[in-house]
Amino acid sequence: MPQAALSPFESERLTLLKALHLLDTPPEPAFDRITRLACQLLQVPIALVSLVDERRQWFKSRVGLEACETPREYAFCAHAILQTEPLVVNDARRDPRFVDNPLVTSAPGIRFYAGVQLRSRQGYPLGTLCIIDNKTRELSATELALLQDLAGIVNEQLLQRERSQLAQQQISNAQQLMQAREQRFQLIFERAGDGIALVGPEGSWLSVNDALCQITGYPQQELLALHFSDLGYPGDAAIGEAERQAMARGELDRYQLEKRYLRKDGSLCWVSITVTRQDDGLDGQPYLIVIVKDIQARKQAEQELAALQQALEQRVEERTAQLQQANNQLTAAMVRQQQIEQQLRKREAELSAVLEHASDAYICIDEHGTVIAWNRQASETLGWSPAEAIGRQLDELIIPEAQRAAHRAGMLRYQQSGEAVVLGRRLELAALTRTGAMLPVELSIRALQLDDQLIFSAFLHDISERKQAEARREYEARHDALTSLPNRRAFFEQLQLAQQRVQQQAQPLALLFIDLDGFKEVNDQYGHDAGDTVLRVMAQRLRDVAGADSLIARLGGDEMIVLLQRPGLAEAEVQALAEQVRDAVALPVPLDEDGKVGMVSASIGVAMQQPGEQFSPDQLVASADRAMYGAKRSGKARVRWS
Ligand SMILES: Nc1nc2c(ncn2[C@@H]2O[C@H](COP(=O)(O)OP(=O)(O)OP(=O)(O)O)[C@@H](O)[C@H]2O)c(=O)[nH]1
Repeated sequence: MPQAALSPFESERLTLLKALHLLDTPPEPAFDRITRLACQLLQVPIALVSLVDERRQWFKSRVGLEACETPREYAFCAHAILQTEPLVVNDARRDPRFVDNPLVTSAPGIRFYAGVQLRSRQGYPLGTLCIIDNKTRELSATELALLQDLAGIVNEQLLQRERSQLAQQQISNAQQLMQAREQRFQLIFERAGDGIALVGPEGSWLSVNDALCQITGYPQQELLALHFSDLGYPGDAAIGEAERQAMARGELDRYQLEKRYLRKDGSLCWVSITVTRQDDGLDGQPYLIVIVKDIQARKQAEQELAALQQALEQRVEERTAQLQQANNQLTAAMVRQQQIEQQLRKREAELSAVLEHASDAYICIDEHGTVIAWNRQASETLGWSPAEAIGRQLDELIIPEAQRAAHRAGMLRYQQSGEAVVLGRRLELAALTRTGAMLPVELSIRALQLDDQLIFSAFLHDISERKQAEARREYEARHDALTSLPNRRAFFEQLQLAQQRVQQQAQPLALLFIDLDGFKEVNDQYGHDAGDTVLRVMAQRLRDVAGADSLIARLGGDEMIVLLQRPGLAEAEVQALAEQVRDAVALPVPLDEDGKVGMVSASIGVAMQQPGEQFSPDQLVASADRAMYGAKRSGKARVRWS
């Protein structure tokens, strides 16, 4: 016996069938009327409203059949629900699907079957309205249409059940949804981090959550016993009053404000309160949803921030004042700086003018020895114009060849060690002029470190005249003005040196101490000028006789002395010279154009110092002097040895 296939919507079909709550329910007149009508109108002994579940067909209504259900595998209806057109089996014994069906082969011995599908709103097959006969028969079109109409009535019943079931399901779903929402709301209400409360129109708390209890510090029951306004800090009573009244008049349905709550322990807590008016209360009364957010930390942070900002502003103010002061000082300093710069420029101009017109030559060189300043007097003294001198090496211009190496070494030493022997002192040096002449100059050099540049400045002036005057004074200090012979002072200086040579170079020396005889008489007879003439003539005669290698000096009055020194000087040689001197002195001295002559002679004392003999200058001169007196005493005009 072939089994009927399962519907393509078997799962949905069975779900819906169970949801209708028809299976295994008592008979109902609405269905039974139809099965009775079917039997009567179509002349069949059996009519059924059959519902096919997963294992059986169960009869919601049955006429002519004792069994209330049969297994699904025997069910004709299991085949009928698979097609939308009615299933009509005229003779089951001739239909291969049912020929061996126990319901055919034994009781109730089905021969004829006609079943019309019963469908849900969505078209899922649920069962059939079927008629059965134990005789074969054929169903006319009218009869089939009648069966379909009756099936339509049954189907309408099923659809009503389905709609009712669907409505109940929707209500149930809605209730579940409501419950879920209520639970969700309750959960949110309870677990919310912010305080939430429902407040009645008169200001009584209807419901409060844990967060609000924590914010206010009141247990829930105590809080519920308070009034909405009881929590407000009296000092903030005016805050939100206008909004509250506007909401009471219905002009405002939501407002938000920040104020302080007085907590149960007396402390204050800043809160943000959002009040929303709801007009759809369960009892038709309006109520308020109040969200309370603890903003104490934020307020504290704001206060700290404000304090910080105030402190910062104060700092900025102070700093601005300081900056202003600094700026004023800077401005004053800049004005002062400008004044100083102006003064400096003026001073610089003055200095330049002074330098330019200084009586001293002003020369400036850089650390490489290159001339960078050269004034007018430098040009006049040294011959080079500023244009010629500036940019050239100083040593090439004015330093004599012999001193150039020392000059360069001195500059280098100063740059390396800061040591200088010439700086800050007055130096007398020879400078080279443009013509190549040597010029004695007095020089004063200073080193200056200007920023990162080292310069040397020098003032220099020509000291030729001074040098000449000095030389003249020097000469005059050591020479007799009348005869131009070295004087006593010069003689003793030279004698000292000569005595050293006696010992060091083994050069004997001899002194001829000469005193004129009869000189006073010349003075007395011809006058002092004549005496002067005699003295000058005598000096020249001594020069002529004694020669250039002898020193001839006038000791004073009519006393003169000859110092003779040479290696191997012999007494005879000295004696001969003394006699030559004596003779030269004795020659007449012409005094005028008229033939007037002066006559003098010389008394000469001789002293010698041989190597190894030690005499002081005075001793030696005194020795010669004594010898000279000896000559005088012996009659004058003669030579005597000491
Ligand atoms: N014209 C002149 N007379 C001078 C100068 N210095 C000294 N007398 C004089 O020289 C004389 C030197 O005197 P004395 O040496 O006694 O003269 P004297 O005639 O040579 O005598 P004796 O030496 O004893 O031979 C003095 O009359 C001085 O006044 C001088 O520079 N010019």
